[in-house]
Amino acid sequence: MWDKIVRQIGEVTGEAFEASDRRSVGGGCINQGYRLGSGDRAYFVKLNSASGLSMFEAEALGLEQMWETQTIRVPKPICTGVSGSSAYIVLEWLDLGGGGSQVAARMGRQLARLHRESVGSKFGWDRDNTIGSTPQLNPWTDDWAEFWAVRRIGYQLDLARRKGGSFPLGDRLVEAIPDLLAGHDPQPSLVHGDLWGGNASATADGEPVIFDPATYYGDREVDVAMTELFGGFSGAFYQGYNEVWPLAAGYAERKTLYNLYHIINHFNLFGGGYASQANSMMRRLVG
Ligand SMILES: Nc1ncnc2c1ncn2[C@@H]1O[C@H](COP(=O)(O)OP(=O)(O)OP(=O)(O)O)[C@@H](O)[C@H]1O
Repeated sequence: MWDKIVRQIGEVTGEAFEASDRRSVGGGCINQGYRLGSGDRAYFVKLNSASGLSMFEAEALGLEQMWETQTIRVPKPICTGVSGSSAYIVLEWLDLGGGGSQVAARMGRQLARLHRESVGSKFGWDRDNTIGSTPQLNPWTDDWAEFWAVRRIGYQLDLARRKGGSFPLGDRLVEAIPDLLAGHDPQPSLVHGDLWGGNASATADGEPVIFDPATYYGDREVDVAMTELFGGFSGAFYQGYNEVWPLAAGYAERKTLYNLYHIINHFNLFGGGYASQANSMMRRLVG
């Protein structure tokens, strides 16, 4: 299996590669991670079962599109494929682990630049992808409220009910989304889509890095809202963001509607208490 991956790295980089060192690296819960190294060259490889190929292809496309904006550092995708019974994605290796408030402020400014400099004309994306391991549907849509109601909250709610969750205010909430977003007219920005603290770091020399995205064109506020959901981002991050592109009035109210998506998804992935958290968010929004 590794022979094919190593060969493909050589082919796509145009520089023959022989991995003299392969180390398993911990971290993610969905895939197995490895560092493949040789001299001063190194790559980060994630493996999953062969059926995970399209997930890796979507991750590579998202990283490529973010990379092309040259606004915020993401690992450059090298290649994806299937070898033996495993799907793989190869990314440039980054020595992660830096941090501090100056890095946070830079990350905020750079994320705002990603959002501002990628503005497109429709919501959605070139393909469907996944959020965690849940499908995330991205058909191109003109209307943001419709996209959020149908493709995000409505879709997750259907899945959650099929898994036995009870959400008494669910239908009322989905119907209320156009009202909750009335007067808000966001531009479609390329968003990371899964920006919790575990998907943001910095290189050892202090360059902010975001990775493991669930990319699409959406309201930029979805990324900012998610940074607040599980913590890990300091005040300097938000200051930096607002220096470059201040958040619009009403963000604090929309934040709950945007983070509800991730909480219902957490119910779908992990079950348990996330249903009651989703229900209390729904009561705040339409109760
Ligand atoms: N390009 C990279 N170079 C070196 N280390 C990386 C790189 N990308 C990610 N990492 C490290 O590996 C860990 C796992 O990466 P990542 O989140 O992409 O994996 P995953 O299996 O998709 O994760 P999850 O289960 O959270 O979806 C990260 O927390 C990070 O510390």
